[in-house]
Amino acid sequence: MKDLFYYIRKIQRVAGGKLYLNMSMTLLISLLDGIGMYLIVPLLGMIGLLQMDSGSLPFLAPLTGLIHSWSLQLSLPLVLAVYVLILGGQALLQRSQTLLNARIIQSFIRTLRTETYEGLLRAKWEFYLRKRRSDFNHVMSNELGRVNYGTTLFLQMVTSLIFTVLQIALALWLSPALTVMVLVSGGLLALFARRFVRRSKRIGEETTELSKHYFAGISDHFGGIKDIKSNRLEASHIHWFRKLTDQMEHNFLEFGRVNSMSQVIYRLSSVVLIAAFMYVAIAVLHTPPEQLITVVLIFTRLWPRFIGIQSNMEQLSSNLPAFHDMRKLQQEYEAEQELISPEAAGASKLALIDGIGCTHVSYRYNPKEPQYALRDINVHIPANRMTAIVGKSGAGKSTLVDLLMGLIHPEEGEVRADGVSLQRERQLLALRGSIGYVAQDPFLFNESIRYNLQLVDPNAQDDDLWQALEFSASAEFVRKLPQGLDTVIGDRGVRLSGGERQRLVLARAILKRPSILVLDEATSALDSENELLIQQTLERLKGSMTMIVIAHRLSTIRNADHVIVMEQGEVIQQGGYLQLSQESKGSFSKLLSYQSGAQMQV
Ligand SMILES: Nc1ncnc2c1ncn2[C@@H]1O[C@H](COP(=O)(O)OP(=O)(O)OP(=O)(O)O)[C@@H](O)[C@H]1O
Repeated sequence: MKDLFYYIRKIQRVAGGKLYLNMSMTLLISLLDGIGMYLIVPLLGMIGLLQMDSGSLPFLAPLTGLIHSWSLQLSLPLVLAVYVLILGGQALLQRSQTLLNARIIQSFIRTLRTETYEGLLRAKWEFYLRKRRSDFNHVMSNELGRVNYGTTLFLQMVTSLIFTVLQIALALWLSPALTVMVLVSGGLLALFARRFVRRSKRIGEETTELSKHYFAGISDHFGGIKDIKSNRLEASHIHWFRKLTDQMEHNFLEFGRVNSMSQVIYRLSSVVLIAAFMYVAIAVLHTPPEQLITVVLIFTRLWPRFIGIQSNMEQLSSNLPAFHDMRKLQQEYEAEQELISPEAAGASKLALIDGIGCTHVSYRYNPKEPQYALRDINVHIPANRMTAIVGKSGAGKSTLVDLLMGLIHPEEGEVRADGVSLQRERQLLALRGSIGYVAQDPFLFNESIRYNLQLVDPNAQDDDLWQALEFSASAEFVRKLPQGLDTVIGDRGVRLSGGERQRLVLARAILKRPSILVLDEATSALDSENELLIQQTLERLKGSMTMIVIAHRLSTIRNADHVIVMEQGEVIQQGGYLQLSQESKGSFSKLLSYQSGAQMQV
């Protein structure tokens, strides 16, 4: 419940006075509804359906007296006009209230959406290492909708409760004995119906789990669709999907069963109650008919509200787990925000002068487990030189680069850029702003090539774009595309080959004019001819920026000034390319000979 109140306070902050205006409007609408209904009694009296002496009805006594003194030709249209005025006004008010309500809800959901998105984007990289990406999709779409719905339900319930209290007060005034009788029955029924509320909450928890699986599953399956198709795994995935959707259907129907059961109990008891109520009113209390009709009218309006409140409570309970899930995610990313101080936010780019250094750096992905991804690393990446990091798969190359970029922070030791620790937020931001990064699986948006390049420099002109494309050996293939720079490249760039994607991302990195260029396996998808072109590009860039290159293919780093060789999380060799290749017993020369041997066999 405390998660629910957190979001109620939030909607209060977002909507301000509008929220109370909205609730007052709802109350007024309900009140007008009540008055309209109350007017039916003198109407019935007028047409002779009731032999009325309205003296027993509050407010109506003087009114009916007045009406009786007029002729029917005058009083009937008058009362009907008042009736139309009240209910017509109510309808107009209802429309304004619906619009205001939609505005409040929409601004609430927009605030929630933006806050969550921004909070997620500003969370540290380490947060992403621990979380499933599909959980973000799930919270941002499914759970956000449930939170929105739940909040609206809660507000409806509050208004409904206020109105119910008002009607109860009116009914108490008209007939205390009958009202108490109905209230006691309603109270007993609500006590009995608590089990339905609890059951709804349990079903809601299941709904959350199932929809989480659903989101995770579909994002995994469509992400790995090529694997599924090539290995003919469709049948097993379809089986998994059918089973899950079957459980989801069952879960949904289960909620329907609980909800409809409580509704039917309320409805049946209302019938029994009305019968008992009529009996007591007529046979025991001898209630006057006009009073009886008003009270019956009020209760036939009131009882559905009891049913509505009960149903709202069940629906709200089934949505409570979404509130919990959303709040939990928010608390997690709030605790792991980075780059927050305004002073750091204004940090300018870093023109690296000396270089980036690690001293006695150790790192574990999970500090609770004994395995270190990096252990006691001491390296220096000299500024404006090309440094290559090599080693077998799993040696710790990417982890080291993530540390050098300040994406993760060492458990022990320190990383410094130009002698200033990356623990200092301003330095970290400045460094991050100066990096051009090209990953092994480069990320491209399903937009035009121009859009993808201009992401790093929105003011870049066509000439700048072509220059960057030339530099990355991509100009030729872009020129051949049907719309050149305006060609839309497909989801994550799937309409391009792996090598073309890598070269485009390299062009984007160069366009940023970074002082540090990081290539993490960025040439893995290139053929020898294109690899040579990239090699030449890197050669041209040498001296103008600091380059850190991870490469399995050692031919890519032939021109490196400095080579770091890693094995099982440790640096086992470092020095110049030539120097290391000549140390015949060293690991680097072994790596070289493996690769040249493999190439000769090919
Ligand atoms: N997100 C992660 N969570 C837990 N362990 C991880 C994670 N990423 C990497 N590791 C572990 O850290 C170690 C170093 O991994 P890293 O990716 O840095 O190696 P690498 O040399 O870059 O490998 P490759 O050449 O295959 O990319 C490996 O044992 C790996 O299993």
